[in-house]
Amino acid sequence: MSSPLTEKASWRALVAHAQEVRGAHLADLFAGDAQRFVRLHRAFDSILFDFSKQRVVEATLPLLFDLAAEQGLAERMAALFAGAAVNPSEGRAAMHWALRLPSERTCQVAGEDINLQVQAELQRMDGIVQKVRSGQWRGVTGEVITDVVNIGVGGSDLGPLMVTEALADWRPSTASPLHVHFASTMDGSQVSQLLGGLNPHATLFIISSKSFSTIDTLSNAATARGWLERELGALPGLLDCHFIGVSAAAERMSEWGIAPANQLALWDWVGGRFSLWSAIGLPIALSIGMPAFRELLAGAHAMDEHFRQAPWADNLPVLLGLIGVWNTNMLGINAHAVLPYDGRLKELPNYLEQLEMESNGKSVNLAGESIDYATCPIVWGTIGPNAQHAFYQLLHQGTEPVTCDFIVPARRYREAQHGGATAELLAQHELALANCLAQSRLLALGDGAVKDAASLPRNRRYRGNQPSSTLLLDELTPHSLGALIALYEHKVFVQSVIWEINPFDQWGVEMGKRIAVDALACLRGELAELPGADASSAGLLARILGESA
Ligand SMILES: O=P(O)(O)OC[C@H]1O[C@H](O)[C@H](O)[C@@H](O)[C@@H]1O
Repeated sequence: MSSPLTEKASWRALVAHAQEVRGAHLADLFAGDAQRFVRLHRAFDSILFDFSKQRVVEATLPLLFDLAAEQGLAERMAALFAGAAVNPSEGRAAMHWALRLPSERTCQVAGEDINLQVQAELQRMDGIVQKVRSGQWRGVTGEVITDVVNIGVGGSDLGPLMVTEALADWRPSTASPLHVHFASTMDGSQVSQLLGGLNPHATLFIISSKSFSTIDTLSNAATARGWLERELGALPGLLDCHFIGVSAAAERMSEWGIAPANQLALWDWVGGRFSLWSAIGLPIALSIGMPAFRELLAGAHAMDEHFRQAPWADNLPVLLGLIGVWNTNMLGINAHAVLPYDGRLKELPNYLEQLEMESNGKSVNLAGESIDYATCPIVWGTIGPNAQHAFYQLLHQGTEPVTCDFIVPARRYREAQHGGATAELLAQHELALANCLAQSRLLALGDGAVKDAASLPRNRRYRGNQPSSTLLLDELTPHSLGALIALYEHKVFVQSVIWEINPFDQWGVEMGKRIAVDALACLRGELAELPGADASSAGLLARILGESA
């Protein structure tokens, strides 16, 4: 049996190496090496990955590659792309990469060409998109659909929402634009607010749920259905005209009342947080059209191929993943901020929170043993320029070490996308770029390079040495966004291999759902007492029910 991770030779070599590097300041590393950026950045497709502001030196990467080799990264990648059951706790493959294969490719898994199924579903999706976008899809009273509401949560919400917002510039210009909305919250606040402003005759709902059993989604769907029935009457054909279902559970969709013609499928080998490339991406395709959706897939596929083929020293997902491991396990940094300097990527941090933390927020390894090393850091973020006015204080002067990913497109507001970029908007983009560069520089170097800073009182000084990466996109396009998302997906996989955990399950979200059933029964008077309740929960429940605690 192989030794535990922290006793492996490559791990111990990294620990020893980290002892040497810990004391080094990024300002000195830059001062001592004029070629640092040249050596420590890589580019693929339209993404430049600059990791020269990470606390790594020449010897760090080879040691990380040794660790990756000892952990069997090459073999695990081969298993992922062979459709093996890389999610053993659920006995499933994880083949999100197959969702973005070019149509002509075959993908044989267990004697079946998976890509035939994928392409057939994309065709069906295309048909629906054309029908809705062209105005042929009508509400039950004959009105053209003007609004689509995606009802879903987690992976059935965050990815589609993030991409739909990020690519809003790619909405084809039409006389009557289609408005795409999202409702996810269990408490009904989003759906109730939306319904108040929508025309029931012209609204189409997508019920998006891989399992079709998520209570949040089913309760929002029930609210939407009740609203339509009250507003339009229980007309025959109401459900057929106003509801589409996307799920891996066809039977449950049928039971709910969704006709087979309105059902789009995904498969159990697509994890929820990896599913935006499937029919779960329908709201994206409705918003930007199918050709742009296919460009998104093509960008992701390009990254898949890069991940499979590029040597590790040039491989963006491998580098991003291993540098994360370096920061977490060797430098002891357990917080990671995602900071897009582009308002269109506002939802990216939320999306990555699920992708990274639901995948790698684990403390039991694949062998079922508790582990004694850190795994996924706490990931959070928001639009960088706004965060400058909110939590950058902590990044610059707090007591916690934090790593950051700065994400920014080099070019924006080109004529084609905006019917005329104004000088003002171009200037605003320059402002965002300048701030992105300034912040990562100050975080890395501290105030040493700033004139007269040394004479400032201590509370106005910046110590620097906070590591960051910058992901510079040529432009934010469907293609580059697809590649960027796939880059993070594979980063998560690389890290899971090092940490010996299963990134494709999420057992930590199950028990809370289960015990909420009892609390609900108490609230509804169906259960007198919360089984095994602690004093806090019982007291809160009593207060809600108006009883004296
Ligand atoms: O798509 P669904 O089956 O409705 O699941 C929606 C979400 O809920 C679950 O609780 C999981 O934590 C997520 O991974 C999933 O994306």
